[in-house]
Amino acid sequence: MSNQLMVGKRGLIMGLANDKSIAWGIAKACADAGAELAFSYQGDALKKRVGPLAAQLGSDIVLPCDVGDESSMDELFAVLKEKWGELDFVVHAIGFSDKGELRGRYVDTSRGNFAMTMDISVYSFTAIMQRAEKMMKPGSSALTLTYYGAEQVMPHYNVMGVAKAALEASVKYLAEDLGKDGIRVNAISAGPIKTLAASGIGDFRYIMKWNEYNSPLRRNVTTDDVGKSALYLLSDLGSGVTGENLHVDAGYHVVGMKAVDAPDI
Ligand SMILES: NC(=O)c1ccc[n+]([C@@H]2O[C@H](COP(=O)([O-])OP(=O)(O)OC[C@H]3O[C@@H](n4cnc5c(N)ncnc54)[C@H](O)[C@@H]3O)[C@@H](O)[C@H]2O)c1
Ligand SMILES: Cc1c(CN(C)C(=O)CCc2cnc3c(c2)CCC(=O)N3)oc2ccccc12
Repeated sequence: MSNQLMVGKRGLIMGLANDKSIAWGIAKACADAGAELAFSYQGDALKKRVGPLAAQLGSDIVLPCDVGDESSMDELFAVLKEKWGELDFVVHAIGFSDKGELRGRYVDTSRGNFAMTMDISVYSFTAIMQRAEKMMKPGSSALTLTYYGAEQVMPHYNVMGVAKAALEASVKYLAEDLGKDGIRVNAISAGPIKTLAASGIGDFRYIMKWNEYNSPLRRNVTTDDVGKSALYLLSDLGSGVTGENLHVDAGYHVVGMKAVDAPDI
């Protein structure tokens, strides 16, 4: 379903790993709406996957970036500055923690993993915006991805929940700082999706099943569901929206307690 919402707009997609990534759903939606895209990836291992995906969407700007490395981010934006000059939107679809601490108890979180998780999953969005704002004009926008585990305890999400809570707060402060220059900053809180970042998580299948059973739409969301909502927030359709956290979770977050579907009498 093509549209013209992003014609003439250039955007950077950060966090594409493969065609299951949330970043892929967002990239497809933006390309389908006419956007010109650049991609960043982490580590050589991903380059051979990300390159062909980018080419599928007509992009040949595929650049390395480790958001834990300041010079890596400087280099990424220097290349984009030289190639494009200006940037209309940026998508930050990056989060990471030691998976050994995404099981068991939050109270057992190590200082080292806490710091690393906050650096990669939270501070990196602020660091990216420091560089992106220099290339952005009024009407530009930024989007990051969060999860309901920031708001309510979700078993074993642990330090990632604390990180996402910080990320959601940072979206509001970034929105205030950058709103003066007409730059909007928002988050999408996506329901659980089977991506690389979800693999290796114990009982993820159970989490997906639970969400399917307990969400108002009685289904899990897809990267395409997230892509369509991202297109709204990144395009002029979202011109009056900033500092927002849009739940794309089949409505799961609104349910406190559900009636047990009454058996047929
Ligand atoms: N999958 C879900 O259930 C779900 C739900 C809500 C929110 N999210 C969030 O969505 C975002 C995208 O995750 P995904 O589920 O698409 O998984 P994914 O594994 O496809 O994407 C995560 C990306 O983060 C990148 N990354 C990790 N450390 C990095 C670093 N130091 N520098 C640069 N990139 C780095 C990885 O390379 C990968 O491309 C994450 O922020 C995640 O927390 C995921
Ligand atoms: C949902 C859900 C997710 C998906 N999600 C919302 C996420 O934000 C992914 C978080 C994540 C961050 N770092 C890593 C991993 C996942 C696994 C692989 C790895 O090495 N590190 O992760 C969970 C972990 C525990 C419980 C639920 C979930």
